[in-house]
Amino acid sequence: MDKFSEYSSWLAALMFCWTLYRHYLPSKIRESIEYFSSRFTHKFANYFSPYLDITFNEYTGRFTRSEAYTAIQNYLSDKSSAKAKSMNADYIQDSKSLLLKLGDNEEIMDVYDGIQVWWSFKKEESSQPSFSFFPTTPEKRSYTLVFHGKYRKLILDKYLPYVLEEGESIAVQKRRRKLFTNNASGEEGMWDHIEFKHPARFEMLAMEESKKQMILDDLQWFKSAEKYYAQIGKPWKRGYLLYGPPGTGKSTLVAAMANLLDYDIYDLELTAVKDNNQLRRLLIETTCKSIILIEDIDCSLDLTGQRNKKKARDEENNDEKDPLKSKLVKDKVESEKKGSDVTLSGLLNFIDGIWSACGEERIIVFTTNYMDKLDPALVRPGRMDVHIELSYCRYDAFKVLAKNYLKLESHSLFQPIERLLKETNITPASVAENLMPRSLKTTTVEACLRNLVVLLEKPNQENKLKSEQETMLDSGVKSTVTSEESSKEETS
Ligand SMILES: Nc1ncnc2c1ncn2[C@@H]1O[C@H](COP(=O)(O)OP(=O)(O)OP(=O)(O)O)[C@@H](O)[C@H]1O
Ligand SMILES: [Mg+2]
Repeated sequence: MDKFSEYSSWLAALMFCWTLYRHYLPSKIRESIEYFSSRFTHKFANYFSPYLDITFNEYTGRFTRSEAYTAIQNYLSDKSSAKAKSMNADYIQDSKSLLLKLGDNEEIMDVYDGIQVWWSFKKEESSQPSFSFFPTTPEKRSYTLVFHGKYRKLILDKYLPYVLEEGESIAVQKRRRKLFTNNASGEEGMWDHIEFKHPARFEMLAMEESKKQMILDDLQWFKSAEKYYAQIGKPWKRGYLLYGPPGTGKSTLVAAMANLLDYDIYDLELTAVKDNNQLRRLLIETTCKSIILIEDIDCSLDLTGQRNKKKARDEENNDEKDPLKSKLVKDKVESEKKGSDVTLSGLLNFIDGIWSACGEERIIVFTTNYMDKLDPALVRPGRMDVHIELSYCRYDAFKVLAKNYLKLESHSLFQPIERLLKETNITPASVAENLMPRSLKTTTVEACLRNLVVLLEKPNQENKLKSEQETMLDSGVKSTVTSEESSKEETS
């Protein structure tokens, strides 16, 4: 009984001290005591524990999200869906999929090479002040990996690289590619985007086989040429100039290139860019592994720059005597000014100036219908690495289209079509249009091909008719001339 009363008085004294500690000790001192005691107990426990842990924080700097954290998140997302009991789900707009994440303080076990490791997720309230000039993240998130110390080397050398690689490849599989365009306001968030879903593939492109193979080889070489570019001291980028009449497949080729390389496309509308400064900012905002496309470069801007402006000024001076003409020239210069102040030198800087090296693995593509309208500086050797002419549909290209559109490798009408395609300039777009069954009358393969033959014969017949008319006219003129001459002779 004595012992019991002794314990009770000790307990009462302890309770008294605890109440004093909780209620009367200043909170700052209390927090410090708790912090140091928890550190001590943690260290003490760690000293005897054979387990090690590694923590991966979401942010490595104020604004830089850790790539390792993202890769681990993707890796564990797959594992969590099978193993974890508590999960958080996020809807990912880009990939239109659910991202399952470990729940707060949830832990899952992973097995690698027969070894067990444990991953846990932790979320803490950020200690940063609520008011800040800089954007702050409200929570501090991290993943912690725990494993036995005797596997330290294996985990660091093999398991972690494996997790990061798996996580990255999951991200690539889930990634939806994007088609960006510069918004007209040109302000904050300079690029708008939608999902890029063009189905074009190289096999479907109607062009000479050798040319297609050359482009394929070039793109595949470029994708794997990181070291080569570093070795020769050039930024890892390549310029393509695609030229040819409308409807020959320039835009389709760009889509096929993006699909082949798995790149995003930045479709840059130059007329919506205010000036060279904005052009540079747009360039900085583009990501790696992308195609920057400027379509119809010949009509985008007055890219002969100062040269044309000087010409306009000269014209203006010459036409001062003619007020109407001088007003027209003035209006032209004014409207050009209003639209965009991007100059040729700004564009050349964009292609291969010092700023163009701010991203890696990028392809810049220009398309034009009129190669001869471009400024020589833009097409000089070395500026755009590859010049590709897309031209009218010949037999090689037709066979690709027939296979695509009609699932046809040979047909008795192929021979006349081959002969006609040698004589007629017709775009792949027109051929493709005629190979598509449009009505009940043209549902059969035969009908489609016959339609095409008629279309191809048309210009030939027209030409034949024209030349017949011309020869008739010629002979008519000649006969009148000879009759006039003979009548002259008669009168004389
Ligand atoms: N070489 C080609 N191979 C396969 N399809 C083609 C080819 N050329 C044109 N087409 C078909 O014609 C359509 C128009 O082609 P596309 O827009 O690529 O031509 P373009 O050269 O970019 O024309 P533009 O100069 O007017 O921009 C495409 O949707 C495609 O179906
Ligand atoms: Mg086009």
